[in-house]
Amino acid sequence: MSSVLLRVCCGPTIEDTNTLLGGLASRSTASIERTQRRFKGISFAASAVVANPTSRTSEEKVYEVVLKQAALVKERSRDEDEKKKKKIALDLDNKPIEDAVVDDLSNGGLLNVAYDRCGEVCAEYAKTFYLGTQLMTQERRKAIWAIYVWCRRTDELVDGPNASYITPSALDRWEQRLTDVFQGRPFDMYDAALSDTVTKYPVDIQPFKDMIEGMRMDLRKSRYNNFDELYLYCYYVAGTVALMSVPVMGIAPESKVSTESVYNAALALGIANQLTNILRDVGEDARRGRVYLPQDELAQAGLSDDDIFRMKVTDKWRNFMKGQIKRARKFFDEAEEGVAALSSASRFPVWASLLLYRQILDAIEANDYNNFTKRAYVGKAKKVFSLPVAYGIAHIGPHKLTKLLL
Ligand SMILES: CC(C)=CCC/C(C)=C/CC/C(C)=C/CC/C(C)=C/COP(=O)(O)OP(=O)(O)O
Repeated sequence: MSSVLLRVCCGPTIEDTNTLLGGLASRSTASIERTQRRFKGISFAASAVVANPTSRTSEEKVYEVVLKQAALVKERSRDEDEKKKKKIALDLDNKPIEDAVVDDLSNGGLLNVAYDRCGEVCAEYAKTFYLGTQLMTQERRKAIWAIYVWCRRTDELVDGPNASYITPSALDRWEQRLTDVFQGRPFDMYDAALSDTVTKYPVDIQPFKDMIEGMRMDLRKSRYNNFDELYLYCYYVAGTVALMSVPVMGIAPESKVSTESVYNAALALGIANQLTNILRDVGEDARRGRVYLPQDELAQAGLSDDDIFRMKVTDKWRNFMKGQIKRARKFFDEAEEGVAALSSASRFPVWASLLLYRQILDAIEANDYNNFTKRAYVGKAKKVFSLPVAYGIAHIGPHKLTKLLL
């Protein structure tokens, strides 16, 4: 996973776009309220959790990480305000630069090399993602590269050429190294860039640890009993990326929605992307003996692992897939509510990546739900066409764009 933190090539056909924009326009305050109700429900559930810890769903547990990350952002922005005030006071005092600041400056050259290396990795492994980062400010771009490289390396541990040698204790060592990075003791250049990033932006260590947990899960598990288990996996391997990225992308100062709801929307995009990825790759995963689908829902649809390994598209399969696609789309809908709250430079690449991934679901439908032997992909023309759409939505908003176009 995660070769795309952000992508900028995607795009619907004209008909698709109309449906898409229609969908966007019809989302109203009612749906925002629905989301808010959901948050309230979750916080209520979270307090109930204390009394009975075993009754918590994965969604509730993950939401605690969202709250923690949001609290960290708020705390940091308060600290920043304080620092700004102090800096202004210092400037007015015209005091000499402190030693620590001089040290920072002399290390800057090396740090730049570290960030450049991260950029090279991105350019090499994720060209479109790299292109998307070009739209951000230099500081943010560098930080996103450093996070990307760490995610890529983590993923490579279980998915790369040496994956068969990876043991849980190797993942433990990787986690120890992560702690060192967050404590300012980087092991190599890529770590140094991340270490610098996490001091500059309010990024919590928990999503990083959780991504490693996702890799552990992948080592020991190849079946998911229900959606709750699958949700947790999706959070570990993709929702975490969203929680790591938003502190760097930044929330628009003029945004009126709560920090928690932006993080929740980001989380929804990570989940939606991963669910889509899973639905696209059913055949490929089955060939590796893996089924990332809720077993109870398969059984309810009258299906079993054997049907998947047989790789035949039947009506039962089509019906099952319709339900799975519907659920993934709901997560995309939820994510869309939060994009407008991101800082202006981050909106365009996020919209573009969202449109791209969302359209993979349309492609699965267009393939008559044959995700066993046909790979669903978004064609070049659609990708190119989607850029101005994403740009339009990012800059004038989905509602105004719909009015303009229809
Ligand atoms: C919506 C708001 C408020 C913020 C956006 C926050 C972000 C950036 C969310 C995106 C998180 C993300 C990119 C998760 C990874 C998703 C994923 C399934 C990646 C798949 O990567 P690969 O497996 O390499 O994909 P391909 O196989 O398609 O290349």
